[in-house]
Amino acid sequence: MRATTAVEHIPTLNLVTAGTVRARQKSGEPVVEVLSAEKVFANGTRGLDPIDLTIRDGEFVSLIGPSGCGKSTLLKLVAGLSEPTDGKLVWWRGGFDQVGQPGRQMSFVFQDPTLMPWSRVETNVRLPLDLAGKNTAEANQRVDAALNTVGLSEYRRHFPRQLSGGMRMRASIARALVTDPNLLLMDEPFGALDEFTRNKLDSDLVSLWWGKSLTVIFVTHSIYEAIFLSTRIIIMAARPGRIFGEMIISEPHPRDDSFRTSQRFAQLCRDLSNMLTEASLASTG
Ligand SMILES: Nc1ncnc2c1ncn2[C@@H]1O[C@H](COP(=O)(O)OP(=O)(O)OP(=O)(O)O)[C@@H](O)[C@H]1O
Repeated sequence: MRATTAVEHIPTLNLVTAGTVRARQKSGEPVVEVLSAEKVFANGTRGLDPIDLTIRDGEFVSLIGPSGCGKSTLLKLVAGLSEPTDGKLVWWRGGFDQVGQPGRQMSFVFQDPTLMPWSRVETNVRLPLDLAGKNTAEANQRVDAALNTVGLSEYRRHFPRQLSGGMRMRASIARALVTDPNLLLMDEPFGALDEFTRNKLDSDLVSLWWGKSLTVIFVTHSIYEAIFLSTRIIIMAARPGRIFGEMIISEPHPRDDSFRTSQRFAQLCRDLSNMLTEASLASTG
């Protein structure tokens, strides 16, 4: 039997319509502190020069920079998937054991949705809860809520092959949300999607962040995406990977399509583009 692919249908995140859901208070407390952390790989490659960076509660921080500047390496340090060669990281003012404590959940969304092809959407979304041994009643409620948030409730019995690329990414986001994270790490999650779908998911993500009191660290190559989403953009340079500069995007939230077409947006894109050109020159010089 041929699988149905729902390419035309792009559901909407059900979480926030401007003005209907109030954002929880964001404390501005440090969530992650990167303290002179550097990374030298086993083969001698210097992935990151010492990095100092504090991410505060409620921020949406994007990492952008030329290929090889260490964006993913930095994100992996924050995720605890890799350890710094020198320096250290602090999570919620403590060690990595703080992660997973109440109010201190962390989730990761990769560029590839990495869904299990043999399992239905709802089973994929439930996976982190199964691994954590959560009881079925609570797990069911959380899966329902996560699927509803990403607009996939009616596709819960579908297999990944029956979904469009954007919907697969929504399923991946639902799987990250099912543990009710406070810190969401995203490594170029929408890079493989067409521009229309990407814009839609960006709009939904910014609503999600705004409504759920999330702190987000987001890796991207897209100037437009970084400007649209972020409260702060970290610009990195390569060889070795390092922080080159930062830009604060103070445009108020929630942001919508009118921001994308505004003069202000165009100006911010030009400014970021100029900084990236400088970062690229510093990377090859
Ligand atoms: N496991 C590894 N072993 C050796 N070198 C590595 C390893 N992982 C990354 N590197 C190197 O560290 C540097 C930073 O890589 P990283 O993947 O973090 O960059 P990036 O900014 O995410 O790149 P891109 O934008 O192309 O995804 C690069 O020079 C890369 O080749």
